[in-house]
Amino acid sequence: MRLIIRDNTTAVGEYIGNYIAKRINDFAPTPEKPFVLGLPTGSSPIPTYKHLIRLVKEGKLSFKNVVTFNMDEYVGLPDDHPESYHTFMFREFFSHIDIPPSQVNILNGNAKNLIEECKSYEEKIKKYGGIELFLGGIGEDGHIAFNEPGSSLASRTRIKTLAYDTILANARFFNNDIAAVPRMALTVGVATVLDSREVVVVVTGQRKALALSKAIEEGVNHLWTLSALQLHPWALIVVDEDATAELHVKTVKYFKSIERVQDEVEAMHEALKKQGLDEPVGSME
Ligand SMILES: O=P(O)(O)OC[C@H]1O[C@](O)(CO)[C@@H](O)[C@@H]1O
Repeated sequence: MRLIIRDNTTAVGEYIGNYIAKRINDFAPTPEKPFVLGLPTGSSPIPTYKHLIRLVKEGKLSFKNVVTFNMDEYVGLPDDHPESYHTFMFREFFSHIDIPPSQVNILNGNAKNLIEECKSYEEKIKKYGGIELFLGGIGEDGHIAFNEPGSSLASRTRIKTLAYDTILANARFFNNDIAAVPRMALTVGVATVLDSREVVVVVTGQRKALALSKAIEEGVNHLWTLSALQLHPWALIVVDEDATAELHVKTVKYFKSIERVQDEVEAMHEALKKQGLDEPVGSME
């Protein structure tokens, strides 16, 4: 696992935006072989979306051959509700880039048969050959997507009851009215995220600091589902300084010190790829 620390949320957004742009451009997606990208909602990815939009507007990136799968959606909130994740994604991202709407996939929290909806979402991901890069967000309780504490680390897309902590945290989007926050959501599972070839997670703000320390400084634990990333061979967490508040000084120093070395390893990997030898060299661990 790599941990990248930047000064503030803007710098985090720029880092992740450039990172995703490079992955998509290197992949050179086509209609027959699109780049499959997993995406989150929440306030944390907004700087990343802003940067990606800028790159598209500058002609440095295109989403024409990108297929997206969002992590989660509330159950029972109309699609056109201002706080539905459908509305969020088009407002903050999709309406500003060149992705054909038919290539956007978001779970339908109003489906008649929610179990079937989750099953077919998993099948659709499989049909595309899996997710190339899953960009994720976390909650204050360390949940990735809406995989609340106690979620199975082998879980797949399914219905989840939201933890009271999450309902409280999300009340800010519903005029601080706790009763207005949906109680349930559809979410990809921990195993769905782990199946992706690469996972990038954005963690910003001091309120996520405890979750970050639990997830990277302690063992794999279903109470902090982000910790499951420790099992992934190609995981990257990008954080701001505020989110490091609960980390040991030596942890921060360690990850800062290896960033330069890892960049060199990546450059070597790129060079080998260009020669047609794309066996992974080194690792993100
Ligand atoms: O970035 P914020 O505003 O803290 O929101 C994070 C939330 O969004 C999600 O990433 C949903 O896509 C959840 O994992 C989390 O609850």
